Amino acid sequence: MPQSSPTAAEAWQLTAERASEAALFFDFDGVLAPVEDDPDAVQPVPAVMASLEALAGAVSRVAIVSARPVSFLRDRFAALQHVDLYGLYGLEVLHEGEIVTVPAAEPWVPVMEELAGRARAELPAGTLVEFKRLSVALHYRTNPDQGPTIERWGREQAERLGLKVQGGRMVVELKPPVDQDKGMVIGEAVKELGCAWYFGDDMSDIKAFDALRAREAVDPKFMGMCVAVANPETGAEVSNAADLTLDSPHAVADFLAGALPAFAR
Ligand SMILES: O=P(O)(O)OC[C@H]1O[C@H](O[C@H]2O[C@H](CO)[C@@H](O)[C@H](O)[C@H]2O)[C@H](O)[C@@H](O)[C@@H]1O
Repeated sequence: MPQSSPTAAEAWQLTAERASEAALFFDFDGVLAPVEDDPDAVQPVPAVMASLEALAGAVSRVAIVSARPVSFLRDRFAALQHVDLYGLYGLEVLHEGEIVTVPAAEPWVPVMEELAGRARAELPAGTLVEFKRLSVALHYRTNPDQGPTIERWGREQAERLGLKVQGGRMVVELKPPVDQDKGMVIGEAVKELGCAWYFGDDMSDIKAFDALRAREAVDPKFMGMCVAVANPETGAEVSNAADLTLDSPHAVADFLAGALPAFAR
């Protein structure tokens, strides 16, 4: 944790004072939703919904920045009118009700289809192959012993097809070789802001933390708050990069509800 980090209460107060130039960004899995064996079964913590919508009305912007497709996020957050959605590490964004894809990624859809089929045929039984149109995630949460085999297979395929590899919690994901990640999404989004928070739990979220640090470095008046959500899989790496750590998605819900009074006028 950086020496000069404000306390959470101080940071919320400052965010409320600068509400018109403040934004809050959230990862999805492990942050707004508890981790489960079946990725399709995951739902956000119910208590988080009202806080997200209330905060979206209080600050300049609230957005979810996830590795999930936007269509998945839109289903889960249909009740929220004012929360922006970035999917597939920013390869997709929901813009005026339409899912917009980074054009350079589109030609990779057939490659990903072929890869998902090959993964289902070649990987050990019990491997969960999640086809996300523009990426393929190979999950080994329910058969961790096969993790090294699945990781190795994924890296070989990435080399064969010229894809990027993204590690995660009991998963290896293959993505198109397109320059886009959570750090780039956040770096772009905070250019004109006075303060921003990012809540993350996984390796890909560290790039988003770095983007807030980079913004602080060029503008010392900018306040970036990096919040880690603890988990046994990424261990200390994410927490060490954060200003503060919360215990679970349920703790995130409590933390956000506790912040709302700072925005009451
Ligand atoms: O960027 P995120 O929203 O955090 O997405 C990261 C990955 O989340 C999902 O996988 C993780 O959560 C699953 C459901 O709880 C869990 O079973 C799995 O072990 C985790 O890695 C999602 O399925 C992946 O596609 C995302 O890349």
